[in-house]
Amino acid sequence: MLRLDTRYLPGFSEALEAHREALLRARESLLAKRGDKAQMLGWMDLPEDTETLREIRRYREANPWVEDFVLIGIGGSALGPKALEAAFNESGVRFHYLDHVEPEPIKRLLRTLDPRKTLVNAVSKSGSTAETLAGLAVFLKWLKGHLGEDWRRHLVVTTDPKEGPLRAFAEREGLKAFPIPKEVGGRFSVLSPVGLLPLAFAGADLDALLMGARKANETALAPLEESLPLKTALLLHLHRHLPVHVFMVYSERLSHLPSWFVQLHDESLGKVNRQGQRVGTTAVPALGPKDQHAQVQLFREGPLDKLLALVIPETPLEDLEIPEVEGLEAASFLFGKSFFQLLKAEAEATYQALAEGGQRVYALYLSQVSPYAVGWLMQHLMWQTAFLGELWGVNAFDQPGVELGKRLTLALLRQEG
Ligand SMILES: O=P(O)(O)OC[C@H]1O[C@H](O)[C@H](O)[C@@H](O)[C@@H]1O
Repeated sequence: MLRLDTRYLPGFSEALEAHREALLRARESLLAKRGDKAQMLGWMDLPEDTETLREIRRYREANPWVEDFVLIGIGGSALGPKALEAAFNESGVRFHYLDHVEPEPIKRLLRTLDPRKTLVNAVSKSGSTAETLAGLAVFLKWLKGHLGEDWRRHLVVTTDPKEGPLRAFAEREGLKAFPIPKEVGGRFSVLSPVGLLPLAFAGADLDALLMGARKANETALAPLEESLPLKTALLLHLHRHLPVHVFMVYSERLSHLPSWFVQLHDESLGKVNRQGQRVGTTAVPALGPKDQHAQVQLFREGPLDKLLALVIPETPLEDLEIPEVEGLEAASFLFGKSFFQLLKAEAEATYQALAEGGQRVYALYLSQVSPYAVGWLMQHLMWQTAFLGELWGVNAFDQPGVELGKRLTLALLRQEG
């Protein structure tokens, strides 16, 4: 269950009414593009794709020997799986992410892994990302060196169904390869094999995850009053003059979720719009309660240039009591209370303190940090982003601004010979 709370933003219901037409128009124009594959709206249909899920499960069952799972991918090819696996790993399979190009940690990882128990998953929508191909090359050499002909069983690819260098390589070598549908972009791909394959190895409840995402689809299409993503899109739209959007999550298990959201929000919406203006707000990741001891001072008394979203779980899956300690009477207010009570009290207190400090803040309550609720939340945020793309007059599904950096990197490498 996902619930929006706007208690500190009076006048929101009136604003919703005042923007009714604009919001419904934004939704209509988004949905009108749905049939056209080039519009990259395939993420809307991923929660319904039970066929791919079955194939992933078969593959997982055929490979019970995996103890270490190395995901080589970056950006949208790593952030989603990382966020969900960290929260819902039930299997004990150890996950390692090669979403960087720093040599020392790569060498350290290679020293610790047993190739016979390691599955490498190279993930890239384009199949041509430099960081990913560099990592793949190193792991390929390592697998071949240790396993000889058996290396193929230890490498699985997730990429475009037809195009790109990684697809061509998988075909040439006869590797197992899962498709990322053409009409699904990287930062919207967490519910494709990009996320589902690693999560199957993590033993996460994929049915519940997809069921939650289907619920988000339902609310996206619901009448305005019940359309959670239209409502949160409006909150961001109303505050678009504030340059910073803090996304603060009160869950250690979801500690990687803010980074996933940052890419989704910033890369989708930070653009030159159809009128030639630069638009977008800067998403800042934050984690409660850790950031109460790092960023909240600024949030509370620094510039009033932010819209803050707090994601707060309402119930724990399991709780833990804080036992009494003799001689530590200073902490007696904690004794007999539970960790979840403490977490909840801190979240609620911060919510109130930020509002009283004059910041614009709302909460998204998650019934529980469960695959169902988090699947709902992530798909909800994708809808929110897509609606904002319509409201701000940008294509939320491209990223022209990252191309120049890639070209310059290649030019530098070529110069160095
Ligand atoms: O999945 P890939 O094609 O390897 O792309 C990985 C990432 O790199 C690109 O530079 C894009 O800016 C990101 O949107 C993308 O998620």
